[in-house]
Amino acid sequence: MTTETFAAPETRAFEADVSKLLHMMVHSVYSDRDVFLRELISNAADACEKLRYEAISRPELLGDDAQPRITVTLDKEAGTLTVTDNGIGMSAIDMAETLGTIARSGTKAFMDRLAADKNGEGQQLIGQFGVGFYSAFMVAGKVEVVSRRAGEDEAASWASDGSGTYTIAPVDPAAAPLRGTRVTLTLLDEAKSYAELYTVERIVKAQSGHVPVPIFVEETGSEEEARQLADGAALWARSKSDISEDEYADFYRSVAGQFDKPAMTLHYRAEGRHEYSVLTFIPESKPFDLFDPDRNGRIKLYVRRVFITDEAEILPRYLRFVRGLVDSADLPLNMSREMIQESPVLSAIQKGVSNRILSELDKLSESDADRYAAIWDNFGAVLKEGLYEDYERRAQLLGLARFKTTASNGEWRSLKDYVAGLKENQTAIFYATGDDLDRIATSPQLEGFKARGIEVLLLPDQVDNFWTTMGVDYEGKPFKSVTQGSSDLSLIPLAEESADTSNAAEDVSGFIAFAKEVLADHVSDVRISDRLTTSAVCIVAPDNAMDLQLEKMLAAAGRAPEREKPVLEVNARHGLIARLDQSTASEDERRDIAFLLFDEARIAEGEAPADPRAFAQRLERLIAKTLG
Ligand SMILES: Nc1ncnc2c1ncn2[C@@H]1O[C@H](COP(=O)(O)OP(=O)(O)OP(=O)(O)O)[C@@H](O)[C@H]1O
Repeated sequence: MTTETFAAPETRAFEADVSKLLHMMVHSVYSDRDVFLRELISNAADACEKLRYEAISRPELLGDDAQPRITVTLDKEAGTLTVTDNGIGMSAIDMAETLGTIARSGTKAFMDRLAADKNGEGQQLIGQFGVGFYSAFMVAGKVEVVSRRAGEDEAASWASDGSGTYTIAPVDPAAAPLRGTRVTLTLLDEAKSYAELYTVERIVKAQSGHVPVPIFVEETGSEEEARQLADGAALWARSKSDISEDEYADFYRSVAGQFDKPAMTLHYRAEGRHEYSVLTFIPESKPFDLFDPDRNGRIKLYVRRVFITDEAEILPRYLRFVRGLVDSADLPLNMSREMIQESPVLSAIQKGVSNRILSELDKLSESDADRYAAIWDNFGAVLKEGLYEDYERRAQLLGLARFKTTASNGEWRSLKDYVAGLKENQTAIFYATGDDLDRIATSPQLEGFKARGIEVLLLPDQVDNFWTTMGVDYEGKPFKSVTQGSSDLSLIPLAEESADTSNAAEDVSGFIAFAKEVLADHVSDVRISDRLTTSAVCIVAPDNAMDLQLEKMLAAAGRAPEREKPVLEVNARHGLIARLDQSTASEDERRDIAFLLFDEARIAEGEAPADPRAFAQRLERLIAKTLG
């Protein structure tokens, strides 16, 4: 970096990531390039809101121009579209820091998705990653930004044709806005329609009608006065009955930066000890960075219509997919953001809004199961994080939870449904975890449960490995993994008695004793299983040990100490095992068979054989013997 004063024009190269992004923007063909205008207007509105906030402690910043305002100016002859705001503005250094870099993490992921974009979801992604400003290059060959920061005399410009470099220069203050920013796009030939009044009117009304700053449009050279397209009134302050579904949807899009519709809208005013308005939305589709560790909630906090921050963490992390805002009537405006975070008023708001969202979800699950199921499809895995993070609301969250089960035919089932179908003598809620629903559904450990008609929850999300181990119960019934400990199924009769099991244990006791001896280094026990009906063997975790899936996950993350030796369970009714005891196989052959059965159980569990080379040799010996 040569200087930081920008006393003379200075040309710099974009950061590599910006260049890549710009290249993609310019060369991708978007069906809907209109989004650029929404992005520029949203930046202008943010700048006005930032000023409003700073002016609380420094009212002189407003001068005699206190009304925030965004103006879109069209010049058909020059082929330009200009967005001007009287917000906070940028200094030359601000410009160098923000317009030439990409600040947000996750941008790389964004670009990979954009590069691979086959379904036109690119438009939905823009705006989720702070790439908003650069979308101007989808319609402009040149972008010029002239700005003056509130309270400063100097003004500066930033200009680029989007092809690798940008130039920052001082500008004559007389040629700059008195305060705020003017962004001028020189439209590409094929984008000249964006200088047409009716096009811009249509787009602004559709996309930005509920931005909290008034928006005007004017034509250069026209006699007519600037026309107001949006009044900047706070939608959330209006009465619910006056707001149409479309208005809510437009507002949602502008507050959430998404292109879908809300799947659930919650708008209410809390009165009593604390007064605040809430307008929140649950999106219809799942943002792709939902599981990004940096991703936080994005509920905006206003105090009497003044935007304060979107980092107040109003909702717990497991509600981070909810978008919208809270406007408090009680918080003092002149409190710093840090102090707001500590304020008991904010804690009351946090509690109130979180409880209300969960109770609304509960109501929706009763009144419209399909719509609720769609929300659970998208966000269930996130909501389940609350089962271990939020002890106080655990019971409520368990009520909201939905599961695929061995009895649900791919549909969602609630725990209430599950408990209603408990078998006689069934004392636990059984579950199986894993990373793939289909594989869990076919795991051998489920066979005995299926044969007894016992429903098992199939849990494919990572988070399931955690909440299930926290001593959670539902209506007094503990959760129990089908791959852990003894299964205690013998008290529950088989749905269809398929084999005589009266003296099965005796039939295989010889093999069990033998396998215990030869597999002593690998297993903690070998025993007869009541989990299995068709498979010969399976492995399970010993009683009181960590569940197999959780252990596997922690081991993969390098966080587990030594893994516990599993228990090998054998199916006494499986013809093969019974025959083993009577066979004339040699000691060495029986040894091979014991190891092969153990490895078979591991493979069914999605693991590699204990010793892959030895496994291959044993298998070859067996094949050679069979072939003679
Ligand atoms: N009209 C403006 N007035 C003041 N600052 C602006 C203006 N337009 C852009 N900026 C600055 O440039 C930054 C980058 O803008 P950009 O649209 O790329 O991302 P963003 O607004 O931070 O993120 P997002 O698009 O997700 O809201 C903004 O954060 C802001 O600091």
